[in-house]
Parts: sequence; C-alpha cells; structure tokens
Amino acid sequence: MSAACSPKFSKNCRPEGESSVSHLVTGIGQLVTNDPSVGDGSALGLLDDAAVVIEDDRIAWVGSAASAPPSDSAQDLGGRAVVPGFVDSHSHLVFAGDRSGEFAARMTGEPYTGGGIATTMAATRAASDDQLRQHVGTLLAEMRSQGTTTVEIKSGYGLDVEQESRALRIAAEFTSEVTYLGAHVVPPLFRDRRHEYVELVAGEMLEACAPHARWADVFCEPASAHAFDGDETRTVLRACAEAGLLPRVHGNQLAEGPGAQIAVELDAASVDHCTYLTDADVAALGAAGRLVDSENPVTGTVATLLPGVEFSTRSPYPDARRLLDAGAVVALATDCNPGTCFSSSMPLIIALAVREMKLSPAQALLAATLGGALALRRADVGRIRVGARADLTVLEAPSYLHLAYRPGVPLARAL
Ligand SMILES: N=CN[C@@H](CCC(=O)O)C(=O)O
Ligand SMILES: [Zn+2]
Repeated sequence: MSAACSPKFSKNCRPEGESSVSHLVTGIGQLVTNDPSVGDGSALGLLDDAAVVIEDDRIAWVGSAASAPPSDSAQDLGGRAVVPGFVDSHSHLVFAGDRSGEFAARMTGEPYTGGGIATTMAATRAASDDQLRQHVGTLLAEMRSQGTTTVEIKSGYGLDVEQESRALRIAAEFTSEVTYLGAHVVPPLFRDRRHEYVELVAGEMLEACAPHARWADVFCEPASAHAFDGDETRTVLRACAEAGLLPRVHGNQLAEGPGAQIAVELDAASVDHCTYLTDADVAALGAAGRLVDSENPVTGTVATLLPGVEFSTRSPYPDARRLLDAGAVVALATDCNPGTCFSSSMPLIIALAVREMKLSPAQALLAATLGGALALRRADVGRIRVGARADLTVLEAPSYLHLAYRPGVPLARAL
C-alpha cells in the first residue's frame, strides 16, 4: 500500500492505473458551500436545489441540479441538506480507561483541575497497541457517523518517550493531523523536578515523536499545578518548531493566563479553550485572526472554542461573540477526551454554541467546518467547491438550521 493510500481517516483511494469515474450527487434541497461567491452570497454560500459532481476524492463540479453535467453514476438525496464535512480540529482519542466517576463528581460540585489526566495515563500505558488502535477506530467511526470527515488527534496520555511516540504512531495510522502533546501535564514521577520533564519533552521525547507528528501542543495553564506556565510553554514550543512541528496551544481554560498571547506571539495555528480571556487577549486574537487567509492559511491564530468541555465540567462558556466582534477567526471542536468532554459529536457542539454561546446557527456551522479547517491550516477541507476534498455531510433535514434546532437527534452523516 503506498503512503498516499494508507487507511487514513476520510481517505478514498483508487488503485493506480484506473481511470477516474464521476459521481453525481443530486436532489440536494439546500447546499452549504462556505463559498460566498456562489448561491445567496452569504458566508455560507447557500444554494437551493443543488448538485455536486465528485471525481475520485475531489469535487469536480458544483451548481444547480437542473444544469448538472452527465456522470458515470448518480444518487438523489431527495431534498436533504448537504453541508461540508465537519472538521474536528481538537481531539485526544488515543487513550484507555474510564473516568465517568470523575464526571459524576463534577456534576455534584467538584472542580476540574487536570489531575485526572494521570489516571488516564496509567490506563493508557497498560493498554496494548491493538487495544488503543481499536478504540481510536471506534471513536472515529462514531465521529464519521455524525458527519465529521477530518479529525486532529493528540497524544498526551503516554507522558514518557516510548509511550508518547507509540500514541503518535497509532494516531498517524488514522489521520495526517497528528499532534505531539508530551506537555499535557507533568507526570507524577516528575512532580518535584518539573524542569527535568520540560527538558525531556523538548529533548529526547521530541526527537522520538517528531517523525510521527505535524503539530506540537502544550497545556499552558499556570493556574493548574499539573500543567505548564508561560516560560515552559515557550521552551517546549520553540524546540518543537526547530524540529519542524507547527505550534498550537491549550490555553485559558481554567483561568486567565498567558496561553492566548503566547499562541499569537509564536504564530500558532490555534489556541484552544479560550474560556477566560482578558480584553488584551481578545484584541490580540482579533489582530491574529485578520492575518488568517482562508485561501492560503499559513499564518494567523484561530480561537478554537470547545463548548463540550464547559458542558461536561459545568463551567462558564467562553464569550464567542466578543471574539468575533474583535475580528478573531473562531473554530468549534469536540475536544473528545475521557476527562473534560467524552463526546464525539460535532452536531452537539454546534447546538451548544448556538444555545449557550449565542452564535447564530450560520456562525456555528461555519466555525465547525471552515473554522476547523483554518485551525489546521487546510484549504482543501471545510468548503464545498471545485478542487476541494469531496467531504460531504448529509442531513436528514431540509436545512442546516436543524443542526441546532433538533439537538440530540442523529441528523448528520458523512456521505
Ligand atoms: N486541558 C487539557 N486537556 C484536555 C483534558 C484532558 C483530560 O482531563 O483527560 C482538555 O483539552 O480539556
Ligand atoms: Zn484538549
């Protein structure tokens, strides 16, 4: 099997030498393209009574069903809505064990501190490669059945050289968006010598992990004794950048702190959580958002919001409108993980963003698709237009509004 045809999430390969076949998807009652140059001219680029032609794994044509070109095969969606496949730009799928008890304690008033990560670390270290692989596959199948077509996966529950590189190797079997998170928390063994752990993460562990990853991430949260402060975050991310990994940051989840500003300073693709931001943080993210070029997303920092975490930790939601008003680019993701949000559902995240963070249904859908793509610096996903990946999500509904209007109902599936 060639590298291009490895069984990555959402890959769709044709044996070499076979000629391409075209497939017409028609009867689309409402098509969300995220291309403002088509349809109603809104940011969602809405087209009624639409059709799409797919060749191999790419979109070859988009337009009205009445003017669709002839194709080798066809399917009629009977008036259902189609949206770009959801881009889940933040997940921690390589883990074992169960922390439902911790969730139950939070629901009766215990705060989240990050301390439970060590529990998952122990269970993950004890699991075999095949057990981890099978679990990732199950969670990805759950995601796909709910309309997600691109997924980022982090390490972060191994926390030693061998275990972190194993987690990344396994993640890379499923996606090209793999993130090295050796700096998730300081593991118990290093509690009294955290500087040695930072050295390890920025040295020997990085060397073993860099070949398997595209991204590097740090849980920058000085308010938590388990996570990393600003200086430690800079040390790790600078070393990772030298090793060729692109930075991203977990920041401002539990309290105000330096995470968002460091993300902007280091031109990280994204700072994720953003629950507690100062006015200066919001201004910095607004300025960084204006650098994001959606045609060529190689600079600028996206603010990625994870409302499933606030839901599952009973915490205040981030102020999404304040970020948008400042000019920030906002993404939505699940943060699927055993501690703070064990949900794989982007439709749930969209519904929470609308109901709890006051995004309009259009803003929430844009953030869950194009926003996620920009948080991964990808121009080939998050939109339905010629040349993009043919990642279509079909809704059992006449319009995208139903994603938030019918929470908890399984409407979305990847085509
Ligand atoms: N905040 C850090 N990491 C995860 C939680 C991981 C865990 O508690 O297991 C998050 O993004 O919320
Ligand atoms: Zn996370």
